[in-house]
Amino acid sequence: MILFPNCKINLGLHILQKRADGFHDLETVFYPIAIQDALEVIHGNINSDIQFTSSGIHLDVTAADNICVKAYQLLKKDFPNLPPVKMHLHKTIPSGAGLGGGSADGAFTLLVLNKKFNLQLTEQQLIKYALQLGSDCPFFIKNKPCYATGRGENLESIDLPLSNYQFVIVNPGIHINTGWAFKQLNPRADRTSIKEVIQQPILQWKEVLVNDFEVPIFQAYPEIEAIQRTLYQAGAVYAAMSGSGSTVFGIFEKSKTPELSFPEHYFVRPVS
Ligand SMILES: C[C@@](CO)(OP(=O)(O)O)[C@H](O)COP(=O)(O)OP(=O)(O)OC[C@H]1O[C@@H](n2ccc(N)nc2=O)[C@H](O)[C@@H]1O
Ligand SMILES: Nc1ncnc2c1ncn2[C@@H]1O[C@H](COP(=O)(O)OP(=O)(O)O)[C@@H](O)[C@H]1O
Repeated sequence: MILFPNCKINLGLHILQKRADGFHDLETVFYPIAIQDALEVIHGNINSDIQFTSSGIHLDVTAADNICVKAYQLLKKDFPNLPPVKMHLHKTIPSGAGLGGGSADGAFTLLVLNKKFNLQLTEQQLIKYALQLGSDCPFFIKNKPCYATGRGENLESIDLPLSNYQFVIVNPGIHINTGWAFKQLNPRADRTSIKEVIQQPILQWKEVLVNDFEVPIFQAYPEIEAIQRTLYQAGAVYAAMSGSGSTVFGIFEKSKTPELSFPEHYFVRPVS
């Protein structure tokens, strides 16, 4: 069975408060983006639970620490009869990029194992397992535009009128550590909710829709802020950083193809 885990962007991101468990409560709108890894799962060898290989973009983790392996082991604890598998991941989504690519791989592993081995887990049960893998993982179980709260596990589908727009995704190859990024913030819970803000016309988002990570990350990495400037100069109706960075996306009218020039090593993808 082969699946294609996609990535996400955050349309607005408020960090509301630090919690007793060390995580932060946040609110955001998750929006799926069609840049994909490829994940194949087939029956494995009875001598080992899981054989994992990967190709494509090199990751800074061993096979044992890959989130796909962790997802298999998480289910194996509760389903001891889960058959052995061989898993191959081809990685094209930039990692540590605010695109949730690793989280998508983890969530899709849960989905594929549930389907292939008929575990009969419901969406809510899968979301609970996904949250044990990472805060961004539950979204990928739904994988539709969602307003999210908590750590990202309370998910409400929303309609966004974006069919006349295209996205350009730009990653400068800077790896941001999410835990470090959270430590740079001063949480605030006293603002108009993103759920309300996102209902305003897209042409107003530039003034009202904020990602809290932009201030500290733009300060530490001016080249990331420069991407946002370039996207606005090229005619973006909205441009912002996704998650804790370093990816910046621009939203453009579909009828206007933007002319963009970035350094050669940047990852630049138009997505409609
Ligand atoms: C900021 C967001 C916004 O969508 O995305 P990314 O930029 O990572 O894609 C997410 O909340 C990131 O989720 P994820 O990348 O899964 O983070 P996790 O593995 O759960 O946590 C990594 C570390 O970030 C901090 N963390 C994460 C989520 C959260 N709600 N509060 C936190 O304080 C914790 O220090 C934690 O140890
Ligand atoms: N399959 C995977 N793909 C990407 N990163 C992974 C994977 N498995 C584990 N990781 C770890 O997760 C970290 C960041 O994950 P990722 O979701 O790509 O970043 P972000 O949350 O910033 O979008 C990586 O630096 C890596 O150490």
